[in-house]
Amino acid sequence: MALAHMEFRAFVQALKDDGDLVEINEECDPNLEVSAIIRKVVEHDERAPLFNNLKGQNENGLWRILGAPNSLRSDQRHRYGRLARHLNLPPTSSMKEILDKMVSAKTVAPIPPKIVETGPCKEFCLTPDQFDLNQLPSPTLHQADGGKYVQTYGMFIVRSPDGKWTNWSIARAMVHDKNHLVGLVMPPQHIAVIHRMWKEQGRDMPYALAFGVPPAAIMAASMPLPDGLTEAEYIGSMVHSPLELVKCETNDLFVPSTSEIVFEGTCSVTETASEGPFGEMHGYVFRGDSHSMPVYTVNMITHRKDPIMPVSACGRLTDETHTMIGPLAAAEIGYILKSNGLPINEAFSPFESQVTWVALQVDTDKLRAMKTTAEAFCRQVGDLIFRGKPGSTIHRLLLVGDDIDVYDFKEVIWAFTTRCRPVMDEYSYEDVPGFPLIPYMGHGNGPANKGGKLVCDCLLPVEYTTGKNWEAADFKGSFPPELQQKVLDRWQSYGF
Ligand SMILES: O=C(O)/C=C/c1c(F)c(F)c(F)c(F)c1F
Repeated sequence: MALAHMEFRAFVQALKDDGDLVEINEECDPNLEVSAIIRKVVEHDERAPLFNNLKGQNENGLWRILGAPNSLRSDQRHRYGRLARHLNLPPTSSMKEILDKMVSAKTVAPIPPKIVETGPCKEFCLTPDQFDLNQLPSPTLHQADGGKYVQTYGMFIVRSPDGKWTNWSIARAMVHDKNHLVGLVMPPQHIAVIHRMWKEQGRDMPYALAFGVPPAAIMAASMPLPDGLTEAEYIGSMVHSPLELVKCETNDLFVPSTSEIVFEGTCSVTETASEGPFGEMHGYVFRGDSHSMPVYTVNMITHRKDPIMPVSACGRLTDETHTMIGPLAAAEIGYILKSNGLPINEAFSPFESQVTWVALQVDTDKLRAMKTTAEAFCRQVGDLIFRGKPGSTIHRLLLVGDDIDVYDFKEVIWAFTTRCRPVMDEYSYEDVPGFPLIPYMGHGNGPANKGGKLVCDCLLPVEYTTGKNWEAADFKGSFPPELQQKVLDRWQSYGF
């Protein structure tokens, strides 16, 4: 068996070996019971549930479900262990080490994927007369959802009509009927950009939807990488080995050869159906919140024996939409700012902001050397980020000083509440694309798709000119180091 980051089944084994898996062998109902268990798991950072026995499973085990594939562990020393296992990093890795690994591929030569003749994903092959998506264990994730969201952690593979750009991404989709899905295709997502290219040619868009792909691939697929970049090469360079891909049966797209399950077909550029409502990443299901979205025809299902369908039952903290979308957007945002010569050390999206904020740690020595003003600097940051795709889901950028650890929300919120004067130190953006899924946007007072963004300057004026002129009134900031050490050494003998 391959390594965990290169084969989903090896990843599940790695979770088991880590004691991070609960195998549930009693029959569970994919209609809400499975998701209720997953929700309780992710709201308490519990071990990942593997449902081996589901109502509707067929004679070849199609399919089992792994819930909470990339959520958090309760043991603080291994908090991001599941994310680390996606990337072949030690389970004790910090979020910084995980995000640095994701960005590392940008500066090494891409390693093209390796095409193989066949693979485990081809063990079984079903034509439409041999399956019914409503009979298979397609899960209903929230009682108010508009359908069975079978696709929450699979990877869509689509390619531009000229064949030059293959895009891998996660985009949700629900069962429409026995062999059709309807999925959210929303600009500025690349799947929407490529769908429009096919629409302009009046041709339905071929797609593949691969479930249980190499974990490193699903991480890259969740990162807002530049237009035109082919994820397969990016992943190759990230893990320093070529991904093995195999050709689909019914179109010319390629899927990871060890995928657990593959749906193949075409996405209509004319036919739409009602999609949603859905319990979304900000924690709400709005009744009646459905929209016309493209219909996907499933022309074939191929799969491994007893295949495992990964499911992200998203909503309130903390699930894959928080551990992946926010932090990976932050990583891309940090990379863009550094590449443009701005003095940014770190970038992170705090879970407590429901990943709508990104906190940016500024190198204030370099900032002072810029001899800039707060307004000029904040506008420079906002213009670079809020007018680009990687910032599309982020509505607040917080600029904080070198003394603030952006991965620690207690630090971030202390700086925000004490150093950023409301209104005067905030720079608004009303003329940029907004993220309609945030409730104050899609269900708020203003336009759903435009504006509502701020750059919040949490740097005090002295940090732009002569540097910090304060000491933190806390243990580390207000006592000589030798006294701190004496207190730490004697802590137990004091009686604590
Ligand atoms: O369905 C959900 O809960 C989230 C959908 C979603 C997303 F997570 C993103 F990161 C996007 F950029 C986006 F456009 C989306 F529509």
